Amino acid sequence: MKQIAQNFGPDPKILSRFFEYGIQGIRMNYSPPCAEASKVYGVAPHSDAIGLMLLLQVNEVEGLQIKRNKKWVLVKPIPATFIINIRDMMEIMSNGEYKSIEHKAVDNPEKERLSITAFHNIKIGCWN
Ligand SMILES: O=C(O)CCC(=O)C(=O)O
Ligand SMILES: [Fe+2]
Repeated sequence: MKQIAQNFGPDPKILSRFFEYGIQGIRMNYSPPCAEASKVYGVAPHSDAIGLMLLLQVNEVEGLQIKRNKKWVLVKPIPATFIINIRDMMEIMSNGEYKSIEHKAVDNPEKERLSITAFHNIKIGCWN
């Protein structure tokens, strides 16, 4: 976060201050094999809200897609590799310099899929 803050402008402390002692969380997404995979979502299209998101496609089953130039593009899993996702608030705070990407996860007809996301938010009350 500090490295990103350095690209933000004259005072990187402004961004860092929001995230110091912020709330951290983890989400696990599990999709069993789904015969009707093309008709349902594993994770519906969305962008993530605040801060940064680290995403691990745990069992390396394809599913994550990002929207690029109005088309969905597959993000191939790379073993033991985190995807760093910029979230909406980072886009706003950087005046659009960093982009929050719309993404989704599709199910697989034959394999189960597991992803873990770790995110951190601003600290409660930092706007006071
Ligand atoms: O399962 C995935 O690859 C995406 C998960 C996701 O976007 C989320 O948890 O916010
Ligand atoms: Fe997400």
